[in-house]
Amino acid sequence: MLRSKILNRIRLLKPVIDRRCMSSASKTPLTLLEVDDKSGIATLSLNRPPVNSLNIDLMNSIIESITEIEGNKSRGLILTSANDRVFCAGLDLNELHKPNQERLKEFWAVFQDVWLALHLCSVPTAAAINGHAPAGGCLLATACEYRVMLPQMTIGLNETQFGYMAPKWVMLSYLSVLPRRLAERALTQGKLFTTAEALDVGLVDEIAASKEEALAKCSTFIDSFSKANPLARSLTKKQIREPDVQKLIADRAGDLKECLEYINSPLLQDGLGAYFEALKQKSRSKAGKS
Ligand SMILES: CCCCCCCC/C=C\CC(=O)SCCNC(=O)CCNC(=O)[C@H](O)C(C)(C)COP(=O)(O)OP(=O)(O)OC[C@H]1O[C@@H](n2cnc3c(N)ncnc32)[C@H](O)[C@@H]1OP(=O)(O)O
Repeated sequence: MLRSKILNRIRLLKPVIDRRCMSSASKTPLTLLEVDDKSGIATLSLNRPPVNSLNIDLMNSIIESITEIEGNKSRGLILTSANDRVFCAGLDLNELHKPNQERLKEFWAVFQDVWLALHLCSVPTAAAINGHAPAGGCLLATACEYRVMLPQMTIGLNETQFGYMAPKWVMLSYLSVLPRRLAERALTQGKLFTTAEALDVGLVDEIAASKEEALAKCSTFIDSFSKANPLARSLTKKQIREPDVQKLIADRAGDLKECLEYINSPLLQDGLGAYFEALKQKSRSKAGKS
């Protein structure tokens, strides 16, 4: 107990670069966690090249970092990307296309967990969206309490574009920031909003010209709670988010079953295969041009 208190104190005093969850291919850390010694604000950077797509390891690393941030008494959490073009490309399509069934079950459970961990994080959370944030990337951002985005990026739950219906709890994240009518239209269209459109509809709270400015704006948001009692603040947040969270917690197994059936259906597998192939083709022709 005493040891962990001392360790936590040291973590607050010194910026911490955390290297616990490594990418197996490159042995680089999948998330970077840095705690500012002056402000006590933790910055969690997604670091899985090329596009921070969410596989099991990256999601576990995010969950571990959130647990650590809550344990070391950081004053707030800023979620951002180590990549200057992509915040997060959403779920790793390699995990969804022709999946191993046992791994798919684990993958989906960790996906539920990462949303719960971020959605219920006890400290103030903000996303500095310094790149594109489609699908699961948008979900991570909307689970935070505040969003600041760089210009000329895109964000949205675009699942219908590649043949998926977002699960209810994913839709709830959208409904927590967008008016119902707009959320319904955007979800059914699979719309990706530009930064300017996202600000216009309230999907993001501010635009920043650079990553530094986005981080500073997120810090200002976190500082806005300086007069609130941290425990009372955290309990209030949890109370307000409780109904959405309960919709998932009450039926995690049902959500898993539904998702497995859905993902394994030939129609979805075919659609996903074609979508993934088009992405790869785009990437190949980009590489050919450069
Ligand atoms: C009840 C059933 C429910 C079913 C599921 C619902 C779940 C709801 C929640 C979330 C779903 C998802 O998140 S699914 C993932 C959706 N993601 C996307 O549609 C994004 C796809 N990617 C892009 O649009 C672009 O890559 C980008 C805008 C993010 C970046 O563009 P950029 O030009 O910088 O990079 P490239 O396109 O050249 O890509 C580089 C490289 O990365 C590969 N890539 C991209 N996205 C993914 C991904 N999501 N998973 C795996 N791999 C991805 C891409 O193929 C390129 O690879 P190669 O160079 O090897 O070809």
